[in-house]
Amino acid sequence: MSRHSQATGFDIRRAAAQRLQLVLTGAPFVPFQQREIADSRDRALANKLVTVSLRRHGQISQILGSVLEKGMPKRAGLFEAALRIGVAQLLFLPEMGEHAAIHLAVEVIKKDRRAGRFAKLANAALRNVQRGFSVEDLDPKDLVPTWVFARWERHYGAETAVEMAKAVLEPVPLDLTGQSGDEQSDIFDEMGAVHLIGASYRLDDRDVPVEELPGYADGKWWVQDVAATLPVQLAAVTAGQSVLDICAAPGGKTGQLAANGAEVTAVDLDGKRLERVKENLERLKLNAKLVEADATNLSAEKQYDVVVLDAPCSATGTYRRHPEVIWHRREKDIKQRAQLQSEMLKNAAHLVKPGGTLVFCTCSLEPEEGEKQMGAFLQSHPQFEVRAIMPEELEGWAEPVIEGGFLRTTPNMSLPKNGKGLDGFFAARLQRTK
Ligand SMILES: C[S@@+](CC[C@H](N)C(=O)[O-])C[C@H]1O[C@@H](n2cnc3c(N)ncnc32)[C@H](O)[C@@H]1O
Repeated sequence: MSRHSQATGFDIRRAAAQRLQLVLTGAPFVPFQQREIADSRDRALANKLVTVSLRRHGQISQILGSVLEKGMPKRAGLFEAALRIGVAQLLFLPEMGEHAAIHLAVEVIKKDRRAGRFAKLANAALRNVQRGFSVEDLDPKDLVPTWVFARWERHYGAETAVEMAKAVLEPVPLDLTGQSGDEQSDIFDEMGAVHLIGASYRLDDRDVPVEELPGYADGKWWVQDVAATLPVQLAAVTAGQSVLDICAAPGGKTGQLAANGAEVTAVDLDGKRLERVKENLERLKLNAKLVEADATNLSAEKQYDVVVLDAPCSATGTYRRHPEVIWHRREKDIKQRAQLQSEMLKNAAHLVKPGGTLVFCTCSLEPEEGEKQMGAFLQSHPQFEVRAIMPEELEGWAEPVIEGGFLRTTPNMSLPKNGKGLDGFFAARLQRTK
């Protein structure tokens, strides 16, 4: 696409289909940047077409399953992605014009070397969608994979599972964590962000890139979903305490810990991701010792007052921000990641001083990576006990405090004061008694 002139409707659909195709083959969705589509309105439109296609992925799959009698043609280039973009526009972005939705999707398919021979099929399928489907008839359960919905239904109940699935359709705001200080709230007021809880603020709308918001260059805040701030808030670290932050990159929790004045050692397996932690800390003018190491095999030479383990997980709690994540997962991933977390926990346990605190958290909605994981850990580690989380520590917010004294946020929750929606997170706070 031209980098300077305004793009045509065709260019935008083709770029959107190409980007969606990458995601369909397993890549994460990376929104278009200014260097790729220069005009901000064109760029916003292309990003919207892809994100709506991804948020409605399961519903669009159901629809295509019923209009393509012989199934999705194989080795058909951009066919599937362009068709999905067409359905997304037709049903979910009707203000952009139904005729254009069909015409442009068919044009993209016609001009694609491999997809071209299926242009008539695409035209017929889209006309059937136009005639036969309306948004109200679609099943919210289809917003997430069937196996995911079945698990949520079992664990959270049918009504909550539907609300959780529907959270994927909510707009995703920008959450910012501020460093302490009075002048902070002035900065957030200036950009129109509201206070959520602790040091977390929310900006619902913005028309400039993150880097151009007030206070970014001075390192006054960083981007972090409000749910991700809660585990460290609950660790209540004080100045001078020694803290080991395991699985630290890109460093949201490292920033919180260092901003509290703790002596932080941040560990991650991925050197490139640790580079990001370094850059973030430099901008924030905060310090931490960075260590590239495997959390299943950490040396226990030293013990810490507080150990935070934000373990790799299925990340099903982040599907509002990254709707493709949940479609890229397989049910067996949950067992595998739970196994890895259990090894990391075993290793982390040795690194907590007697009397010290261990915080374990994941951005997963699956009990194996939360409640069940903790149940098994406590059974095999009698030297640890739960230090129950209290609503008072969350400004009176009782909803995420669950049986066992753990924290569980789900994406459909509303925050106590301002703001609806947050990532799904699990956190447990344990104390080493001996
Ligand atoms: C959920 S992210 C951590 C987010 C981070 N704590 C934050 O607040 O910004 C999980 C991290 O675990 C790291 N990781 C995965 N396997 C690991 C291992 N075996 N040892 C150490 N780190 C690992 C990944 O590189 C990734 O950065």
